[in-house]
Amino acid sequence: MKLTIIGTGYVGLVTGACFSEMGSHVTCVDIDKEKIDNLKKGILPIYEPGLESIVLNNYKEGTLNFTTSLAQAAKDCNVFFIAVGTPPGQDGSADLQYVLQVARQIGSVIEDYAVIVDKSTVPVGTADKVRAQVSKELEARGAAIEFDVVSNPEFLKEGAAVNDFLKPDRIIVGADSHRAAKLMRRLYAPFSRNRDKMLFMNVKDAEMTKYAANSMLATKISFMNEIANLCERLGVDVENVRKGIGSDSRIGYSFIYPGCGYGGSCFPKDVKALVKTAKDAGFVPTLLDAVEERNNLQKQVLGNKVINRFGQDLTGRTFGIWGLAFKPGTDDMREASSRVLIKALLDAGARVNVYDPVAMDQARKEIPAQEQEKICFAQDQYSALDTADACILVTEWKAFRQPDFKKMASLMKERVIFDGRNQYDPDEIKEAGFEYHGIGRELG
Ligand SMILES: NC(=O)C1=CN([C@@H]2O[C@H](COP(=O)(O)OP(=O)(O)OC[C@H]3O[C@@H](n4cnc5c(N)ncnc54)[C@H](O)[C@@H]3O)[C@@H](O)[C@H]2O)C=CC1
Ligand SMILES: O=C(O)[C@H]1O[C@H](OP(=O)(O)OP(=O)(O)OC[C@H]2O[C@@H](n3ccc(=O)[nH]c3=O)[C@H](O)[C@@H]2O)[C@H](O)[C@@H](O)[C@@H]1O
Repeated sequence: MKLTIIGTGYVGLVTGACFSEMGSHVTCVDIDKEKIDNLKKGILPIYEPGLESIVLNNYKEGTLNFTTSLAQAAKDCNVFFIAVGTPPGQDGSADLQYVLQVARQIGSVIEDYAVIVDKSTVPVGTADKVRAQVSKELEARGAAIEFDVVSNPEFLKEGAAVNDFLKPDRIIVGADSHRAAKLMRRLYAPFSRNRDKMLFMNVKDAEMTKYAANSMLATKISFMNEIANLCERLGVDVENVRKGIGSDSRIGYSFIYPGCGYGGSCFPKDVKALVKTAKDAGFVPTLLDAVEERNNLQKQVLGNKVINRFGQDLTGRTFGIWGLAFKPGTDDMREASSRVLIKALLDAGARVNVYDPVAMDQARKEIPAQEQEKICFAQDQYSALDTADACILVTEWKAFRQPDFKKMASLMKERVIFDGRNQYDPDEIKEAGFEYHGIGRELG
């Protein structure tokens, strides 16, 4: 099948690459010329395990192409995926300007029946808005072309995007027409043996399913962070509590890891957008408001712990930060907890050394220049600890899991570890001669 994917970011590129890998002929479109030029040279805009080889092979085979011209991609194509960003607007709602702009562009180029697939995360009712924009363009052209708008939200996780896309738990398709549903069934057949992973529903149900899924996962995390903070005050180790509740199959182990808050481009923005949708509908989303508030507070926990330990004024102190990305396996720093921690430490007068296995370039682009003056971008994880008063683990990369404590001790001014992801065994850390501070486990 021939597909056009509009927006070549995390979702668009992974979607395009994986469909081409499964036998479709895909053209990825983006307005960012540099991104497209680089992709043609084999340079990928993101770090995502397994993606590079799929992109390079399929580009070489001619089954995956890149262009800035939607008109060129649209020739003989009748499936269009919209995979552009839906960032939070000032009031928290999803900003639909890019989605609706693409809808107009699609309306201006289609020549025959088309299925327009919303892959971007969009609020309930967006497909109707997309339909209206396409219709308006077609009317302006005087073209009587039939089309359907389908909702097909994406559930991939950064750092595991290719695997998630190739082996999805489920494929949600919201389609209000039989014709569009049939086409989507055919398109996804290679990803869903016996098609048992495909769930068909109406468009609005599918749009809501995406927000409900992300909000549920964010709720699990905020719930666990709340429990962790309480455990800390009661002299309880939250890690035992986590294992104790996770073993109940009704609860499960996933997404109940306490930490220094959830980040990334999606949970924060999608919870905000659902809150706004609820309020617009005259409904007070008590739980979702609390999920967001807990997360904002949780991002401050590490900074507060450092200040409790070293005092309000951190002038003359240096802290080594391990991990900048919002989670391991990605160089994405959007809404990362590291950003909140770095600012808090700098505001209190400290200097910080930072190290991340893959997000260093991204950090140089994203951290404001005035903050960078007081930041040392270290060559490796150990040089980040040179004369440091403490090591603060923010992102649980594998490389940080079993550090060389002797080497750390020889480099650091004080032997203190703040473990923002409860990666370490406190007893082992203490045996190595370090003071340990975790999340929800400040044991005596
Ligand atoms: N990043 C993730 O892990 C996931 C993201 N999503 C959702 O997917 C959507 C896209 O997210 P990302 O891929 O992370 O965004 P992104 O920011 O990485 O990529 C969006 C791309 O769209 C391009 N673009 C904007 N306007 C365009 C236009 N008129 N024509 C062509 N290209 C255009 C931009 O230049 C950019 O390259 C969002 O709604 C997001 O919530 C859903 C699941 C996972
Ligand atoms: O809509 C999206 O964009 C995506 O959002 C999340 O994926 P992602 O943001 O890539 O990463 P996650 O692995 O979900 O982690 C999000 C954040 O939660 C934190 N987290 C996760 C799990 C946990 O138990 N505790 C916890 O603090 C992570 O450290 C990270 O900061 C969802 O997991 C995907 O299914 C969804 O498609």
